[in-house]
Amino acid sequence: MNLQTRIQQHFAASIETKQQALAVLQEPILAAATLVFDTVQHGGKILSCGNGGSAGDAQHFSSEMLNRFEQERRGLPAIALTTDTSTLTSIANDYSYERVFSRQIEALGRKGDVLLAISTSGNSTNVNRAIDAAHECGMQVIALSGKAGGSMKALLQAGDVELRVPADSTARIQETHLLLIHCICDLVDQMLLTQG
Ligand SMILES: O=C(CO)[C@@H](O)[C@H](O)[C@H](O)[C@H](O)COP(=O)(O)O
Ligand SMILES: [Zn+2]
Repeated sequence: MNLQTRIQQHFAASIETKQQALAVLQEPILAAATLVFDTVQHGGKILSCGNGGSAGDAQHFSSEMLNRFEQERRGLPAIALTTDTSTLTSIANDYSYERVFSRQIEALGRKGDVLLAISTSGNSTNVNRAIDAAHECGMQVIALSGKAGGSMKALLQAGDVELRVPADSTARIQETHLLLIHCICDLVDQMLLTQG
């Protein structure tokens, strides 16, 4: 296949995935942004986690909270659980890779905080254990997922928000996750400007 054609196909598929996501995710995006806004307004923080590209997304989100997105505003409390290699390697070494996020939540999570859990498949055990640990602490969860929702779907409880991208390609889901993250950051900025 002509390589130019492949480029065109990637763009077309990404645009189509985002259009399909818009058709089903407007309400949950608003719910997620409202949960983030209410959490920081009440003194809570957002913990975020994911593997691979989703680890990058978790950090992308926390940096836009801690520093800024597009508006001048105060920094907002957020911690990506993917960044401290000493902590990550010691938990993986002493316990298991499955506990790298949940053990941090046991130490840092408080009732009224929120976990942003990111997995395109919904089947990453360390992310799913983080969801269980968050619930144990009385935290609510915003789950960014895709495909059929994986085993993550069944772990979610009332009060959680599931943003499941209706696609099967990991790359297309990740590209849409970043758009969802930017929507949430923008809506939180708007809420802070009008109510904060
Ligand atoms: O970025 C990519 C693929 O685009 C990869 O690094 C990908 O994130 C990794 O394979 C992850 O381990 C996949 O995990 P998940 O999305 O199924 O939870
Ligand atoms: Zn990727």
